[in-house]
Amino acid sequence: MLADLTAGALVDAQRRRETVSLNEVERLALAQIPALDALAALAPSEHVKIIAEVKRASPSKGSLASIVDPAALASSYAAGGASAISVLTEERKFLGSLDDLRQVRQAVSVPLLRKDFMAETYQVFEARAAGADLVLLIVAALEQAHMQELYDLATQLGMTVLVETHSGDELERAIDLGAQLIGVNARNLSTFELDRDLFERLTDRFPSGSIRVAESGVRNVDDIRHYRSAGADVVLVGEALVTSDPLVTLASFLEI
Ligand SMILES: O=C(O)c1ccccc1NCC(=O)[C@H](O)[C@H](O)COP(=O)(O)O
Repeated sequence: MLADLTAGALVDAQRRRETVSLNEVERLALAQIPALDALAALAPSEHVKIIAEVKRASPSKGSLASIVDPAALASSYAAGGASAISVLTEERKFLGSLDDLRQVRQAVSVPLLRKDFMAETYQVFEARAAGADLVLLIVAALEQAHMQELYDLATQLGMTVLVETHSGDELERAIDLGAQLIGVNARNLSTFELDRDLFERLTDRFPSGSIRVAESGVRNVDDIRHYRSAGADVVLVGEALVTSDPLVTLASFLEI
């Protein structure tokens, strides 16, 4: 499934490239105002920090929420205290788009993550051109040398990279990249199985000074408490926010 998602994202990027060339998207990326400092926004603090996700649908659950106005949802996330906002831009299974990211950029001034299946430099330039401050690199989807190339490009463009892992070996590969913001996704992206204890098993292996992000599977405040007590500095939440009143839900999460 992860290979299919990545292949689909690349086909869509190729389609966009026929309208906006690599040279042009690079020019647009370099013309942006500097990216926001996501490492500062997500730095460890006395309370857990939340990356709140704009998520309409997913391969594991199908449709989750209609989200006709992603900018309005993102504004309520920012007003509710989210430290960063994740926007799913994958079109086929998540029903997202780069246009969602652009709209959200106009509405909020917290750091924005382009959440997609990134495998090409073109997509990294696109992310910055659309106003992203962070991009996601999924270790399981990328060969190490290529992942390093994408990582280096993103950082040269002033962006922060959230490097996503799902095992101890993948965490080692994230560390080898020099990653400072490292996520453990509880969801196996091939089987969709959730393992909410995986973060806890890996937490001691994070390098000192890195920011620890627990991703996926949050149903309620007890799951936030569970990740926090296991050492998460940041928790990335999608479904639980888009299927509830986000302001009320965020307020309960941010008390932890
Ligand atoms: O959400 C999925 O079903 C999914 C399936 C395959 C690849 C990626 C997938 N989700 C992307 C994410 O990482 C999540 O949207 C994000 O971590 C939030 O998860 P949740 O809070 O469980 O909605």
